[in-house]
Amino acid sequence: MNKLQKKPPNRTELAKLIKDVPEEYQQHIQSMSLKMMQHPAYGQPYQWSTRDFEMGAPLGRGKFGRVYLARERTSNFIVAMKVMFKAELEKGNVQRQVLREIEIQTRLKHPNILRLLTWFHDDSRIYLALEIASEGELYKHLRNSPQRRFEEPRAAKYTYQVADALEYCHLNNVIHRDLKPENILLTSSDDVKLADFGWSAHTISNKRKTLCGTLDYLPPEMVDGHIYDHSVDHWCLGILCYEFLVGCAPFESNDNEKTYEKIRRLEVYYPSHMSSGAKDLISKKIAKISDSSEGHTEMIL
Ligand SMILES: Nc1ncnc2c1ncn2[C@@H]1O[C@H](COP(=O)(O)OP(=O)(O)OP(=O)(O)O)[C@@H](O)[C@H]1O
Repeated sequence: MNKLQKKPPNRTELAKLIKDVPEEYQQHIQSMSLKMMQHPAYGQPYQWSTRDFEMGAPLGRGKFGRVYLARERTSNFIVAMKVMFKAELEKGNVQRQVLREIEIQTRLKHPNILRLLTWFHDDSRIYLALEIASEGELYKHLRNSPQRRFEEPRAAKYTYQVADALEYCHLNNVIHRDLKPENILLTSSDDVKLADFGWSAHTISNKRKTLCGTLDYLPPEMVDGHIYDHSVDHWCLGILCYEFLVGCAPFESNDNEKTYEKIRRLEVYYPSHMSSGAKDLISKKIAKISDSSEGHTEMIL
């Protein structure tokens, strides 16, 4: 029997799904939704495999993954398929990181967090079917902007969306720990999607002590090896907002020692073009974590 005839579509559910879709797209979305609802995977366990997808053009590559445009054959739904070789993951000793990324990203459902729609593997590869963010890395857009920075309304919109995504993560006991423009993707509707949860962590005790993240984005508590909690993401949000508005991170320097020193001394230069509102927000975020979250900096490794 044709698998499309297996289940009758639920018309009420379908009407609900398309109710906010602009009129010009309604027919297209309705026909795609119908196909999705009739798919054997809809609402029940299903073993996805490469047979379900037609692979297309490459979208980019990272240290361990190559990402391709892919089309789900039954519904025509487009995804970004990240393909990783198991042998490469083993060689790089990052299997745990990938598993953490899969586990955490499957659970998180927020409009500004990149959805991991499904994943599967074969003998040699792991496949992650990710929501598509067709404008790619936010970093690229920042670098291509005049003076390599965003105008304040644009910076404010992105900062707000990232803050909303982080609040959701924290409410779900997840710390991202590696926030930077390279780990944020942009959609065709100019909305940001927080990605790359490889360094993120579940916070059971609410206090972590692993040194991770990018040097320019390290808060003083991590530089000094103190225990920290989700306030590390607040710090990084301040650095991110600064980079959006200035074009570089506040503690950037050619020499790692100098960067560490600037971070310890909280030496931030605010250019004159920055509004007082932005300065106020950033200075509240780039503050000693001990000032904003009681007592965590007292615990030394
Ligand atoms: N969901 C997506 N939609 C569109 N493009 C994507 C998507 N995910 C990744 N890409 C593109 O593929 C590139 C590689 O992504 P990938 O997640 O493998 O690596 P990364 O996390 O950026 O790098 P690294 O492995 O070094 O951390 C990205 O820089 C981006 O341009």
